Amino acid sequence: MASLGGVDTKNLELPKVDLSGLDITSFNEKAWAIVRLKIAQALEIYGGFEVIYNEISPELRNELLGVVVPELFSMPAASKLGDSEQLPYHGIYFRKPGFPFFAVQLTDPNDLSAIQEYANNIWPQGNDFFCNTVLNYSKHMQALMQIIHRMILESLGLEDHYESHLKFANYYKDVSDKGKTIALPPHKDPNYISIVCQHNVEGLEVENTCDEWIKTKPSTNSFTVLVGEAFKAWANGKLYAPNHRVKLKKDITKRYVVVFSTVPTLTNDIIDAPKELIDEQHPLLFKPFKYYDYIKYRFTEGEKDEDALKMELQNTPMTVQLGQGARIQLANAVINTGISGATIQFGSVDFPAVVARDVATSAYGIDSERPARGPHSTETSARRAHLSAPRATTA
Ligand SMILES: O=C(O)CCC(=O)C(=O)O
Ligand SMILES: [Fe+2]
Repeated sequence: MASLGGVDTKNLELPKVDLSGLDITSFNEKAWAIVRLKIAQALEIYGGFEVIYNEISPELRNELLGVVVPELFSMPAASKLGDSEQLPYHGIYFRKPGFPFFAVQLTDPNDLSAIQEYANNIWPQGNDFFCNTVLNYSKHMQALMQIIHRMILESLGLEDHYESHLKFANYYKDVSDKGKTIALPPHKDPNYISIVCQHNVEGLEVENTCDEWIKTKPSTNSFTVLVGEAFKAWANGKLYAPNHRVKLKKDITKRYVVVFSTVPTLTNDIIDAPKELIDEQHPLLFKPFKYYDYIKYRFTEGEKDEDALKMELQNTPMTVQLGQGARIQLANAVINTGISGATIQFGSVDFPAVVARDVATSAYGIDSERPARGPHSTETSARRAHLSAPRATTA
């Protein structure tokens, strides 16, 4: 099944999980355990799944994505709002280089007064239909999200960690660039979980662990659930955060999407894996980091990085056995040895190192003793590592 470089796959589908009839109080029921297992299996290979959730009616979906959101984007005031510079992904409105879409974000979609305040910026006379539709949709999404979060935590054996600092966000996207087939380049979401609601126009594709691109085929009662990088880091790598992209047919000129996501609260945003998930076999993979620092990093230099989260790679001890004249390329480091010395290059920074002249296999220990720094710090490119060069030995 494995393939190189990401293969378009016509027949594969994301696993479907039906949550109708379940709510957050059903966790003792047999049906709950069956669904939980399905979700765990789906996450392992796809990092996501298609969820069927009948609580959100096709009518409500149409009111939101067929009426309210297009109207929102048609309002000149909408594009004048917000400041994405302040906190990326948090501006009310943002446009992002390389990502050809407009987005409007509502960070308190479950709070009527916050929605009203937001609406008043766009419609000074108010807009009850907008407010009620957004609130109605968000309340259902929140209920769905809570079930999904709880099930995932249970699968990790961590139901006690049911997050109290989760925050919900909604954002609406307008992909209107004519003729662009890749409407959204491959990326991983930064947050815990995203639930993507497409409407009439499909296009979202998800890359599974075998590098196959799966086209999503949502119906009027289903949504695409995706694990994001924050959840993956928090789960010490036990969850897979999939790459995904949006590809549109040539003649598509309008596509609206709403993404409901869970993110850490602004005041409690440290992503720190729980100790239950760390042991000798599973050492800590990511140093604790501040989510919003990571977000800022992603919006700046980190987006150039294929996998921004790897910048947070923990100090997993690494030993490299080198012979003379060896050149080993690691994910982030290149080690070149010569007869009398070596350079070890991390990003754009070079470290000189001494090479054991007569030892065919000398060991380079790479470890990091300094405290974690924010992923956006300039030191990141030097990978916060102390390189202990081997002592020269005598012949
Ligand atoms: O437009 C979509 O279907 C997906 C949106 C998405 O992946 C994102 O906004 O991060
Ligand atoms: Fe995404």
